[in-house]
Amino acid sequence: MSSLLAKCQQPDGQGRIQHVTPENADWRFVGFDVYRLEAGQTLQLESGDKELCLVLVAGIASVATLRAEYPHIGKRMSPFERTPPYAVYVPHHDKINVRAESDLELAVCSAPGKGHLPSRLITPADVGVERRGKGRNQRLVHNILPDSEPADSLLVVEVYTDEGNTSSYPSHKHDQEDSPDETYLEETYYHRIQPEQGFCLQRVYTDDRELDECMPVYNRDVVKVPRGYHPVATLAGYDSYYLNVMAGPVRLWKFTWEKDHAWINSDGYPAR
Ligand SMILES: O=C(O)C[C@@H](O)[C@H](O)C(=O)CO
Repeated sequence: MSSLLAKCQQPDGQGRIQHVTPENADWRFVGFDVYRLEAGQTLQLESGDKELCLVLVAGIASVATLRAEYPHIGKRMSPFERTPPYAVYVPHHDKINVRAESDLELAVCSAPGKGHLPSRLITPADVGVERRGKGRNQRLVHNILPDSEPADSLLVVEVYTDEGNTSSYPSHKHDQEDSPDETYLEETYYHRIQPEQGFCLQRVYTDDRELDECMPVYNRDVVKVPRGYHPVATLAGYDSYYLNVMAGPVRLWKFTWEKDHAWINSDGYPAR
């Protein structure tokens, strides 16, 4: 199995089913955890030297930080309701208490924190909704924490791809540290599939094919993208949702299309 694929685990004592750290991913910036809590369960977290973005993938929760309370937030009970989520931004050196008010699927996105931002609630109304692409490359995007909103390192976005379509496509990459045209951003994909026995395919590859992996991705798996292109393709009968976390030394999403496939963005597609 590819080292870029983190299979969904049985919940540990805290309800954690995914645990990606800079150490176990062998990179520098992005961390990503997912917890599944039953109604009434609580979870205590400390941000340490990271900033966090808690995304309520599904369910209702009350969240408290050292200086703020966000009681009874959340609305959608499944990401496939396709409404933007509630999220909470938490700066470094904070403490968080989460109480699940219903069954809860909570993503904890993390990256180096350094600033002086207060914690804040991100409501569905704060989330930018965007439709991208055409033909079989259409997708729905929820910009939860884009580079136009304040944070130290984190970028967070969720994407819907209907059955038989592609997304994160035409292939693009963001792995250059010094380029003015492209930024270095590590990225995680937390995949959900509906119906949940399905799968999608994700390829991660570089121009020289030094890295070239194509993975079958099942419900609640994570794909790590340390570099290279990273398109996703869905199969008939199965819709896809994924939550992306990106971070790097510069908090800017600038990417380069793979030349061979950039025409998918042009008037030449769809060609009938
Ligand atoms: O537009 C999409 O299909 C989503 C991607 O841009 C995804 O968020 C990503 O790859 C970010 O680099």
